[in-house]
Amino acid sequence: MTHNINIYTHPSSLGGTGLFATTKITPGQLVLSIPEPLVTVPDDIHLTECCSRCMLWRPAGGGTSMLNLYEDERSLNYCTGCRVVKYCSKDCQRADWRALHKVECAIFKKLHPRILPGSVRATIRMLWTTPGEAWSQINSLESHESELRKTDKWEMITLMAKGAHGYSGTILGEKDVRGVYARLLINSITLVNSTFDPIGIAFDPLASLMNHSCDPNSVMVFDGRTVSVRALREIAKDEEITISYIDNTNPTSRRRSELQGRYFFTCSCQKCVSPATCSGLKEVFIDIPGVTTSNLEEYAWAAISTPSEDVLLKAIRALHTTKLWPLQRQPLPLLHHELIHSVYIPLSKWPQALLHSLLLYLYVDPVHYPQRHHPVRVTHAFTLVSLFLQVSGDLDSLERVAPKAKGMDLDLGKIIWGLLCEIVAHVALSHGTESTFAQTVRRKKQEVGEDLGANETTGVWVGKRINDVGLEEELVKIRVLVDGLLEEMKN
Ligand SMILES: C[S@@+](CC[C@H](N)C(=O)[O-])C[C@H]1O[C@@H](n2cnc3c(N)ncnc32)[C@H](O)[C@@H]1O
Repeated sequence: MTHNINIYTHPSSLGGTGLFATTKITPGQLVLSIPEPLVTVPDDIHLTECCSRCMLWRPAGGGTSMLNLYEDERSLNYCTGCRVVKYCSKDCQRADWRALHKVECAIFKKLHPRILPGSVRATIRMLWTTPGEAWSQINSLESHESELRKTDKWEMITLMAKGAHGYSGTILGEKDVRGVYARLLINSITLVNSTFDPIGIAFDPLASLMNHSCDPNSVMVFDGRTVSVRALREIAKDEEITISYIDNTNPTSRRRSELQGRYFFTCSCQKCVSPATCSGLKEVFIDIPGVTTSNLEEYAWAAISTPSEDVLLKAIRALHTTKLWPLQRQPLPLLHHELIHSVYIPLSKWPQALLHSLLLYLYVDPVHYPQRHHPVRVTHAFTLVSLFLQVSGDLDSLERVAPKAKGMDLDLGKIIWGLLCEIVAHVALSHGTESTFAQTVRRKKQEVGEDLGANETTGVWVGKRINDVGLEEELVKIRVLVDGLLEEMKN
């Protein structure tokens, strides 16, 4: 089932078939919405943290929910049959049982405590739930089987497809199932939560037709299992709809190898054809054994997968020490992001999380996501508000981490209210007015408005229009704190 389709399919100059605009589409407008993609499954890590039907995400121990991003009371319960998948409600459990789980449950139970990998679970779902008429559409999608055969992935693909073939009991032959598995690998979409962290795998034959650009005109947003595609900028009638398959904030060489390695093509978008150059780094002393200017980048990328404050800070400091590593060049922003989300927030180190988030908000996001309504930028701004709210009751804690905050007379109420006004102004275009995220944002604004309104000093901001709040002048002050952090990191 699809909604608001402003698109048609047509051969693409980029490769194979693509989706094109039937009419002019304005920035933030919905291009396409698929409430029920053909397949959605939680990935292996998130199998116990997601409802297997609606993909509601409930991280173990709270995770970023400590930021009050997810306010409803629903919790997840195991399917009592297999004790492998979880659901948020009886309705979700019943719907999933009818759709497929009645068959899956016995297999999962037999294998327990082992679980089938997400790609195999997704293939089995595809084999069971795809309506007959959709197969021609799926079979016409790129599978890159001949290229895959030449890679070291082929052995694993053969093994996984064999598993999917055996467990599904399909009437298709093993070779055909391998074709389905290969198409899933090339055409599946990473399902993300509302903070854009990957939590699952989604596949839908229509959404899969979108080709890639590192400078895309659209972006994909998930609300549970609903996939929406929204315009980042104006799209002309008959222009091809493009999204980015990968993190397009990465440097060109990394994007190239990711696209070639996973999707077997070389992107020829403007960003790839005339890449921004990064001048060579001068030899500087890096106080980490074995790390020199020439292997610094590799060292920093490797640090991302180690969620330890010590490792991440060491890598961040090493990049800053060069004094020539642009703040926006990956992996520096990613390291700051990891530090916030994998270390500071889980440890409730709010002032530290706030300072690093401010650094990204002020210096990185406007460059990585130039559109104010870019969903990642809006989501980051909301995380920032949540961190300000955590710190607002204990300004001393901020002063301990950022001594320059002393005597600054910061008006956190003004900043929180200003940011919330800004987010509410953009959320309709970034996520859609009726999205769960937009509802959470509006609820938070109302709650904060009531709190601020009850206080004589802070109450003055409530009711003011966004341009009259004075957010900018307060951000100028707070920029000094971020500059202090940067100075400290460089020395
Ligand atoms: C998800 S599919 C997109 C739909 C595809 N065009 C089709 O007809 O099946 C991904 C594949 O499309 C092709 N593709 C996507 N974006 C491309 C681009 N910018 N340049 C060249 N080929 C692209 C590649 O073959 C890639 O593996």
